[in-house]
Amino acid sequence: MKLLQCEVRISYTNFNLFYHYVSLTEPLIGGSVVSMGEAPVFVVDNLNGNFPNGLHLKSKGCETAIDIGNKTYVIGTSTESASTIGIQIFNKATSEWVIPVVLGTKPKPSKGHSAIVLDEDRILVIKGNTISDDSFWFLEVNTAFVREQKIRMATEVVAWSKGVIGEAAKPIVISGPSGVGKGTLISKLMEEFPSMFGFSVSHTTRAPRTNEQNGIHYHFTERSVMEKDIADGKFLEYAAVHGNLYGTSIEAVDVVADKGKRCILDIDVQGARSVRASSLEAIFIFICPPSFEELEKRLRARGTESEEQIQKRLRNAMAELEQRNSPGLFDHILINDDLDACYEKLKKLLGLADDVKSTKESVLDPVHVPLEHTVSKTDHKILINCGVREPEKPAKNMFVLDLASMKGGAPGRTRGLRFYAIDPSSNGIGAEVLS
Ligand SMILES: Nc1ncnc2c1ncn2[C@@H]1O[C@H](COP(=O)(O)OP(=O)(O)OP(=O)(O)O)[C@@H](O)[C@H]1O
Ligand SMILES: Nc1nc2c(ncn2[C@@H]2O[C@H](COP(=O)(O)O)[C@@H](O)[C@H]2O)c(=O)[nH]1
Repeated sequence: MKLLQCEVRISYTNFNLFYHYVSLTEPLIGGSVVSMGEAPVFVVDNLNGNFPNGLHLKSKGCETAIDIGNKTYVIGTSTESASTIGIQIFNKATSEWVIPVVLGTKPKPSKGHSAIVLDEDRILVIKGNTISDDSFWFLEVNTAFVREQKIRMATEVVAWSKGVIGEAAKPIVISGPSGVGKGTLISKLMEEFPSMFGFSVSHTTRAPRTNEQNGIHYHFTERSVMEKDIADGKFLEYAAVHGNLYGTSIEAVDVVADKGKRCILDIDVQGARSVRASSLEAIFIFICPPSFEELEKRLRARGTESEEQIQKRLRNAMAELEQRNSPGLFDHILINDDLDACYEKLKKLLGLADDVKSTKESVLDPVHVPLEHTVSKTDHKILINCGVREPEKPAKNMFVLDLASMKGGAPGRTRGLRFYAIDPSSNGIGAEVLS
């Protein structure tokens, strides 16, 4: 077993790091583990001459510095009033500081955090003094998504992805021509399983219909605003549909995952294709009308579109229907003839038997991760030591964060984490699961 255990205290004077290794059987791969004992004060004013373009970085909060390749990622809350944990990058090759574009939902600051390199692509940040469902965050610095965004934006980019403990079920993408009944089926699912599913509220530039509420059915937005947000990398996918812009923001998906619910996306085929190409692992379902005539009948009966819009939507439906058998795009095709029959089939393929009225797929007891902790890494396991165990007390002070089944990542959550307490007196990490 490759057990790496170390502790790094940071003394930030002239950017000198003082590393104190408690025990180290193998050098860390370009990384550092930071103890939470004393919140380090990081003063980078002393880095004379490293501020091109007059850039001066001032930091006095709790920060950690992590090396990957020739870059040092400084992760931390630079001011007390900061609403999220900030990122600064020091490029050792050019001796320059860079403030990267930071994508994804950013973690709110806690009183302190530890950080450890997982591989060349990501850093695990553990927020101290938090409950475990807000403790684990991944800072992606070179994943496929981040590399893509770096090219697209021609600048330095990093992305946050929140860690989710447990086997959160995959999001569901529902696609199909306008008027086929996607919204109707989704409403039925949300009504029957309100605590299991959450709807990804899309952005659109189309005008609201009379019964539609902003923030519930859509985020209705101006084209220029949406285009800027797209350029800023805030969208998981977007497409021009029937003459308007529609898109799923990363936040829309994250908001649902944060509630512990399974996300449902109602998007067109172009959007489904983009999500398929992204790192969001989902189930893709195409809803098909029993006939083209029936589709037209439903669109007209809904009475929400002008004749011109109906014609446009029907033309686009032809193309969408042709793509339903596109190799590798949809996992399931459902024909929505009789609504109730189709709904039953949908439930069946989602593994929802008649008697399931579940509230949550897996409820794990949240654990308090204290401010004071040290972390070490062995293979896929992160050992979190939360202090000295008191005799006579079955204190759970050693925890394992198991990343072996980790899935997903930015844009979106990193799912499939296992988190459990271990008894250090037993024979080896993870030998005895206490919770
Ligand atoms: N199986 C069905 N049989 C008859 N009518 C249906 C059926 N399913 C849905 N409808 C009706 O068809 C109309 C269109 O349905 P819905 O609005 O759910 O379609 P949609 O696919 O979400 O459309 P859009 O993509 O434009 O949002 C609605 O009036 C709905 O009540
Ligand atoms: N690519 C995306 N398509 C979306 C999104 N939200 C909705 N849609 C699709 O647009 C059409 C028209 O919807 P309507 O509400 O104007 O009738 C429909 O097929 C939806 O599936 C999105 O975020 N991205």
